[in-house]
Amino acid sequence: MNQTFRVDLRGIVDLLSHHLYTSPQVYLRELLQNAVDAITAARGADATTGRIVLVSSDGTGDGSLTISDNGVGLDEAQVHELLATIGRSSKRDELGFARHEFLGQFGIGLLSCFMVSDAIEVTTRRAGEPTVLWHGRSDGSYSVSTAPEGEERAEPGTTVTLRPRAGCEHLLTREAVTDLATHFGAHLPHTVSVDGAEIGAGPAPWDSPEGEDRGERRRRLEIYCERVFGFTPFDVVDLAAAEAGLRGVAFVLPMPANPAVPAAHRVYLKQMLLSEGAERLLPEWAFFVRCVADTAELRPTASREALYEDTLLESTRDTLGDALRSWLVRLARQDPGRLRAFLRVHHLGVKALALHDDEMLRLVAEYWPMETNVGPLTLVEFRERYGVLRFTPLLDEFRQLAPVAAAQGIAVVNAGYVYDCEIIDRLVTVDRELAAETLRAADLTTHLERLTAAEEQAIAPAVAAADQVLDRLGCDLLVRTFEPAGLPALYLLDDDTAFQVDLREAKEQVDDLWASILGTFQSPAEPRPRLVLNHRNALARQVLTLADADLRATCLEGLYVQALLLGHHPLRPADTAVLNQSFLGLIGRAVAGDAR
Ligand SMILES: Nc1ncnc2c1ncn2[C@@H]1O[C@H](COP(=O)(O)OP(=O)(O)OP(=O)(O)O)[C@@H](O)[C@H]1O
Repeated sequence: MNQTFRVDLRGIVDLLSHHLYTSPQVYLRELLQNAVDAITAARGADATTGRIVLVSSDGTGDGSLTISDNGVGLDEAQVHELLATIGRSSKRDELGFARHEFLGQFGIGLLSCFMVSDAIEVTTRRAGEPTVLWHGRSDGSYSVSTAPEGEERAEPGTTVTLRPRAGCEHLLTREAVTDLATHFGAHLPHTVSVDGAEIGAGPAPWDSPEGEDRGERRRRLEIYCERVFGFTPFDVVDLAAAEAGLRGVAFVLPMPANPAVPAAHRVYLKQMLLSEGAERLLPEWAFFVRCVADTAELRPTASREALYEDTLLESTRDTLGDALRSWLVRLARQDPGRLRAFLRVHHLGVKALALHDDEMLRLVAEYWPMETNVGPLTLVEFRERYGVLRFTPLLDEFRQLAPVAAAQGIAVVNAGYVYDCEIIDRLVTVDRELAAETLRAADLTTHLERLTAAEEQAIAPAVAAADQVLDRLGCDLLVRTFEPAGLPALYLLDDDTAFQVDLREAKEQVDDLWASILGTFQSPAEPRPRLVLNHRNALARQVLTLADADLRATCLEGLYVQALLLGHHPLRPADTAVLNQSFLGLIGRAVAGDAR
């Protein structure tokens, strides 16, 4: 035996209010939307002769709210089919697809009124038909009748009346209805009024009213951005995507944005507010803008609070991304100073983009000043001056090597910040003539001058003794001659050595099982960090040849810790102990010397 599904309306309303819509306030959006669609059905999508008249509970005086439109209206058969059938919509084509001229499509919007009211009354008239009254209740029952004489509508259209359920009265007052109607419908092309007062917020941001010059438009948009997004934009970029019937404006943030937080945009659907937090309208890398846009073709989700992810949204995202990219390129050409100012704030976004986009790569190379040991230089400037792009991939390494390399006339770029290494790598792939090389701590030792054989022989015993002191600290000793002469010692630790040192320390602290697992990573040669004493530095030479072995050890330890600190290396507990010991030891010696 065939049966039909039965629907528990209360259950459905509960589902909508708790799981689909974010707040009961959306009831007004759904009513406005139905009125707009009814006007479109009657007068065409470009009509501006629509009238939507809202009378709040303050206006009716009996606690109810009414919303009337001069749209298409319904006849009795349609009332049964459309108003009283959940999921049935007149806004789909024969195949069931949403017809793009309408806002609604799912056939559930009217139910949102049950979030604020126990009953919905509709008085509707289609041209040439009698006025029909429909009374729907939240228990799932409804009644339909023909309007008695004297209660017919004068013109085609529809009036919906809601009486608030207990606790929802505040949502139907003049203040609330004016706020909500302005929020959702301020940019509709129809006349919308609440209790006789027309709402409207001036021209929509994406419009350019006749007679408004560029300066005026810019000022208007800045004020809009301040009011709606809360910041004065660094710049304003017009957006358009014909395939999505989209027009909009992107506002460039004057302050850095967190790339991890998706940018929320304000999206209108056929000039009615869809969402203030639409996230996927622009590409992820465009986290430096907030935008407002109106679209005729993109589809909303059923909650009508976000955009539906489909191929149209994807291609729209690409088109809008192109518009932002062109703006950047234009800025570089027309106003490089401003582009630099922009990059100072948003370099992370642009660098992320440069990893996939040649034009952005060129822009970063040309305009973004990188930190180098010879002052800030763009990669293009660096290449012009030094030929090879020599860089350190780690920030700590740069700090450590920069002064020494500079003193030896070796220019090096700090590529230790996010994306810098990848950008240099990509530059090399894109431009085959460009040479780039990494400067490593180990490379620098080969640039440090060796002593003459006679000098080496003369200090050999002293070096052997000093070696023992440093061995206790897990460090090797080298004596070399290098600039700057003022620097007594240099602590060199390359990537691999740092890893091995960490491993060795971890092994010492864990149990046998872990120690043997960690041991498999340890390289047999056990590379160790190196302290390079500068033979050109008088103090370093004196320390090395001190006759007093205790004083020599204390001084060497002092030089070791100073080199660690200069290179911004973290101090292990053993290093802190050495710091205390050598510092206090030297003060003790100095005080004792003075007392004598
Ligand atoms: N003011 C109105 N004038 C004429 N017809 C209306 C009006 N309001 C609702 N209707 C009819 O009732 C149907 C159901 O409306 P409802 O708001 O539930 O869904 P919808 O607008 O079709 O889709 P959605 O759930 O996406 O909003 C509509 O498709 C429309 O045919």
